[in-house]
Order: sequence, then C-alpha cells, then structure tokens
Amino acid sequence: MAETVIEVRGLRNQFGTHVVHDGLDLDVYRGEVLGVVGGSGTGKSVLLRTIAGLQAPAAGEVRMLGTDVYRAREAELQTLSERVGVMFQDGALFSSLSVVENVEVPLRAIPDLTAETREALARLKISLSGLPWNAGDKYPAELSGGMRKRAGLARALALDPEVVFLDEPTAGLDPIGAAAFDDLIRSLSRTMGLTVFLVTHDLDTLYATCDRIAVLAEKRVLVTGTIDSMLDVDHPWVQEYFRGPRARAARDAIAAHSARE
Ligand SMILES: Nc1ncnc2c1ncn2[C@@H]1O[C@H](COP(=O)(O)OP(=O)(O)OP(=O)(O)O)[C@@H](O)[C@H]1O
Repeated sequence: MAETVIEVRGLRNQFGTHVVHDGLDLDVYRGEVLGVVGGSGTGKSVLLRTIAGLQAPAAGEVRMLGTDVYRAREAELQTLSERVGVMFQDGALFSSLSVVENVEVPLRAIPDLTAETREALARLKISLSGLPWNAGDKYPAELSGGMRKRAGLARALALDPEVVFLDEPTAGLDPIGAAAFDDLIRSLSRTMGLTVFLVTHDLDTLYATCDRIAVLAEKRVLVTGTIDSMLDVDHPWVQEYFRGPRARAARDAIAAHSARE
C-alpha cells in the first residue's frame, strides 16, 4: 500500500463567521497526482494554503511527510519546507529579480553552495520546466503568462521537492499551452516520483494528469476516487461537473490521445 504523505484530520477553516471547512479529512499518497475540485468558493485554495503551512486552520491536524505542520518546532519546519514546493496561480515571482535569481531564492537555504553551483542548479530547473535557455536572464514582466507559470514551477522544483502544490496551473493558458503544461506535470510526476496536489477547474488537466480526484463540497472532502468513479457519485454538483458536456469533451480528447500513443 502506498505511503501516506499528507494526512489531514478534522480540519476547520473559518473567516469571521464564514465557515469554509468543517471536519475535513484527506489523505494524499506518495507519487500520486491528486486533483482537487469543487465549486467556486468551496475552499480549494484555502485548503492548499493550510496544508502547505501558509495559513493556520481554526482546528484540526495537518501532517505532511511525518511532520505536524502546525505543532512542529522551527527546525523541523525548515527541513519540511525544503521537501515541499508551491506554485501559485500567477507564478508569484519577485518582479525585481530575473528568472534565474527567482529560482535561486529557495536554493539560498542550502549552506555551502557556491554562487556558480546555485546558478547552474537554477538553470537546470528552468530548462526542466520547459523554458527556453535564455529565459533565465529575463525579468517576470518580460515573460508571457505561460512562461511565468513555468518559471514559478521551476522555483517550486528548485530543491528537488517530494511534494508539489500547484494552484490552477493552466488557468489563463491557451489550449496548446495548457496541454503542454499537463504533459509536463505528468512527466515530472512519473520521472521524479513527485507527489502533486493540484487545484484546478480544468477538466482537460484532470483527465490528462490526475491519478485521483478529491471533491470539495459541503465544507469537507465529499468524495475521493479515480476520475471514472466520479461518474457514479450521486451528488448534484459532481453529476453536473463530471457528466456535463465539457467533461464529455475532455474524456473524448483523452481517449483519442491514448489511441494515438
Ligand atoms: N484571507 C481570507 N479572508 C477572508 N476570507 C477568505 C480569505 N481567504 C479565502 N477566503 C474565503 O474563503 C472561501 C474559499 O476561498 P478559496 O479561494 O479557497 O475558494 P476556491 O474554492 O479556491 O475558489 P475558486 O474556485 O473561485 O478559486 C471564499 O469564500 C473566500 O472569500
């Protein structure tokens, strides 16, 4: 049985009187790509931030790679942060730094790394993320939205993490750019054994990349399972989402893609 790398129990998140999550449980297994879906405002991004240690919950427990994210000591959290990468929607790059300098930021946590080695490692991650060789010397404002996302991914991968969080990685990309990003996520997960926690609305991405889906509804994880098993879930939002015309088109597209391979 696959190792559990993220364990969430009894999670509660609330802003004032607005309860976003209540009694939420979730397990994520090593090496899988988990797609987190749910209607707008169901708390997908809040869940990502809470698990990644960026936003303390009102109650509940989050364990990642064996560490209790909200009760561990500082040194343990530092070690954990080096095993985890986060890519935000717009890449969240520092605008005053070049791409290579952005990717170098997490590498600064490694003691005794020379400037040359740090730069070489950063450029390696930039090319792994599918950016052209000269993109490293550009500034975020000089890049397209898709390139900024790839640069954000390069930074998330800088420390060879075991777990990567991706928030809407294909939002705003044209269909060809989005499909290329899907392929990249899939191949990183396969070649590096990465565990991927992926928040998305993009059905094509779900079909192309995810081993398992977690549906957020009613303030908790309503159901988890393979994407095909979602067709049998008796819940109005799940039915509408996975049985709608967009899902059908995404299913047909992935079937045609598999037939070509
Ligand atoms: N810092 C905050 N302060 C107050 N309310 C917040 C905060 N962050 C999130 N919320 C609220 O929590 C709810 C969940 O937000 P979240 O961004 O996680 O939703 P989501 O499922 O990712 O939505 P979408 O699919 O539209 O991106 C929303 O109602 C949002 O307004």
